[in-house]
Amino acid sequence: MTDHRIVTAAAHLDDEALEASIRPKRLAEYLGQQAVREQMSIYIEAARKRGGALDHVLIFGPPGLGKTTLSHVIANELGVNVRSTSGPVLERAGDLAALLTNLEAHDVLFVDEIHRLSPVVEEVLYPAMEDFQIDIMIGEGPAARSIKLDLPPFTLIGATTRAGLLTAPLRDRFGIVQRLEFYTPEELTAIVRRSARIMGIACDPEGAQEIARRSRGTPRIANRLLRRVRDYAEVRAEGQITFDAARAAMEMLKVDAEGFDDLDRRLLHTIIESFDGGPVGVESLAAALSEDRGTLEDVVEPYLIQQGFLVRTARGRMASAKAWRHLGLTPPPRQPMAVDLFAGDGNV
Ligand SMILES: Nc1ncnc2c1ncn2[C@@H]1O[C@H](COP(=O)(O)OP(=O)(O)OP(=O)(O)O)[C@@H](O)[C@H]1O
Ligand SMILES: [Mg+2]
Repeated sequence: MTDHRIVTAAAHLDDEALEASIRPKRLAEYLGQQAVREQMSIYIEAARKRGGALDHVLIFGPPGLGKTTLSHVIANELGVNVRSTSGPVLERAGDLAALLTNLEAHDVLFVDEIHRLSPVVEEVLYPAMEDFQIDIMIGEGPAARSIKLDLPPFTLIGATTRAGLLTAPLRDRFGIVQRLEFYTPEELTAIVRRSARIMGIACDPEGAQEIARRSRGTPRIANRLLRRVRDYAEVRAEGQITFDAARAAMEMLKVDAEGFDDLDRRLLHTIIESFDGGPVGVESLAAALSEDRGTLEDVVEPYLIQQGFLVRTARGRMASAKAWRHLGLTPPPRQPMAVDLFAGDGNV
């Protein structure tokens, strides 16, 4: 049921060809994430000057914030090839060995969803990352022996929405760790205007701002809302995305002033009405909403938590006073303190 959410940060609703045309290719086009951009530009330049491979990079953050995009930007800036794969796709050690042995010096190997690597594949990765070597088994049974193969120096870029699920030995092998943050409305406005320009859509600054404000800090959602608002504007507003057109389109899409859709509101309503405001365990919440627990944790909750509508405590989720008010309800007089006991566990 989450599949139809316009504000979902998941990628499956997107038009791939269009996505490719608006996806930034260089660091200068990668808007926002200033600290990450500054650091990466220094590391990239240093690697280029040394004539070596960039250190391995781990990028983590909620869906749609630009992890895949940044990986490709890094490879472009380094002027090297990028090979892409993902944790669940690499089933056997040999799958990874085949990829690694085909790399050229300084290439980037991009592993998406790196928290989902199987333990046997991860074992192969350790010496590959550390010493640019792999051990491969030749033959079977008593005659089997392992031989070491040298690899060209390469850069592994791992991306994950769940840094907390990475094993310690794997995490320790990344020299550079970057956490992507939700974007500010100003940064998203710039992203919407850039995308509109590339797509050849007339978009007023106020129209762009209105789309940005409702995009949950997420470029993927901003670009998707832009496309839907464009449709609306073409039919109802002579193709011009103005403030009014943007607002009317959002109303039609049932995306509210906070960028919440029905599922967000249902989640907050459920905690408040069925569980007296919480705390409620994520499993009970998922069951009450008929939603998948992983979707709630990865896609729905991070933004609600970051914006202070939802609080994660040791005993479960609670709706904050802000959530009650957003739904037009009066918060109970004694709201327990809004402390996120899990803050800082990296499990975003
Ligand atoms: N910094 C940015 N500046 C401009 N556009 C961006 C930026 N980051 C992401 N985008 C846009 O948002 C879209 C989604 O980004 P991307 O696919 O890289 O997210 P992701 O973090 O890899 O998501 P997932 O967790 O689902 O894999 C991209 O296609 C791109 O157009
Ligand atoms: Mg991605």
